[in-house]
Amino acid sequence: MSGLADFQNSIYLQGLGDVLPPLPTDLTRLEGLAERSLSARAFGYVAGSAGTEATARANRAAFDRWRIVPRMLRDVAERDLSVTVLGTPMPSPVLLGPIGVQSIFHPDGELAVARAAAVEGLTMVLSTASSFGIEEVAEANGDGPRWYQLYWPKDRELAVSFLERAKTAGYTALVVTLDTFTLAWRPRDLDQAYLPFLRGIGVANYFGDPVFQKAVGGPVTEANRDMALLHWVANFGNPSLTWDDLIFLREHWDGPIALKGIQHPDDARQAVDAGMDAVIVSNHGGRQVDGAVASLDALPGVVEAVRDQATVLFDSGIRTGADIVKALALGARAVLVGRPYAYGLALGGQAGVQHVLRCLQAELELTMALSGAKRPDELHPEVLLRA
Ligand SMILES: Cc1cc2nc3c(=O)[nH]c(=O)nc-3n(C[C@H](O)[C@H](O)[C@H](O)COP(=O)(O)O)c2cc1C
Ligand SMILES: O=C(O)C(=O)c1ccccc1
Repeated sequence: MSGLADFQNSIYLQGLGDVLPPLPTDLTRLEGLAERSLSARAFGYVAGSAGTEATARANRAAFDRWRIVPRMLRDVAERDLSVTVLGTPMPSPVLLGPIGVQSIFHPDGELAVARAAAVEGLTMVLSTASSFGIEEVAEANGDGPRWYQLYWPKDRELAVSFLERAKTAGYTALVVTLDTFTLAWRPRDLDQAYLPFLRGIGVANYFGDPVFQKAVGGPVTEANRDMALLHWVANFGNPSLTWDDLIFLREHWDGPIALKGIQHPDDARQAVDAGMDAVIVSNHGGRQVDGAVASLDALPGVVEAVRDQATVLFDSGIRTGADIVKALALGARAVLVGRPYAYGLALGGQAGVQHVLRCLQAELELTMALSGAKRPDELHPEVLLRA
């Protein structure tokens, strides 16, 4: 037993004393609860996706088209969910994906998430657009494993500064998000004229950066704040980047690099050719291209293209342990959780995030065992059937 499923037993045992879990254990129920506790703007920001949200729905529908085929009598008494990804040992193949502006969900934002991740021993991927700074979050994360997600700004000197700060603060792998050099058409935010950054949320890493400050003529104060925000808007993303620019990243980051937002097999091959260590199959939770392919449907093609030349990770639509089993069976080495932990944060701060992480891992372990798998590497496409 790896002990992850013990979480289930502990909940049942609490029932002896009439104690109930703090939040629902079916994590798909958290969105509805978060809607009641968050402001309309914050809820629209996290729950919303691009356009008609067809891709967000497709992400979920794709999981439903695969079904697990349970196997019997395979001695699954000793289970071990641990994996090592890009040099980071993990108790289970679950990471906390990068989510920006977390203080709109809870005042402790990324600090609470960093503490929750550290307690669970799971890897946190910190967004460039975090509400707390790279260094502050690292401190809250302590000895916990952490990776840094880069939004690659136009100003190269600023990019280098981010990378150096992340390295110094103990982030061991770099995730470069390619699918969001500009925010997409997001009606929920547009209808509420809501962009957290323009309210000064999610810009901590920029405003606190010496290179950024130099560009806006000194530390950001009331006097130059609007100018600083406009500089942020102008610098956030760079639509003219090409595959050749990855050489620049290699020069300035000596650890492993994962490209996030890959959906096409040819892009995956180009990532391998560029010497990247990993690709993250993701469509940003349907938040970027409405009408885009479901991320799970893109996964097998990328796995086939990459073979064993790079690590393949997955996100977009993970809500349950069974979803994780499906993504692993289709070839992902590990998955990134997105909205579910943001809802946990909104509903219960650090404890809410821990609840989400424990539920996911416990359900993953139980589902694997009941399907005849002791370890993640025992999951293969043959575990699944098309519905
Ligand atoms: C509120 C919110 C903010 C996000 N911010 C970032 C970010 O700063 N950087 C990034 O690479 N991805 C960001 N993402 C995308 C997630 O990393 C992930 O790809 C996505 O949430 C997966 O979809 P799911 O939440 O539906 O599972 C964000 C997603 C949400 C919901
Ligand atoms: O909202 C997002 O999906 C996102 O990735 C983002 C982009 C810029 C700042 C914060 C979050």
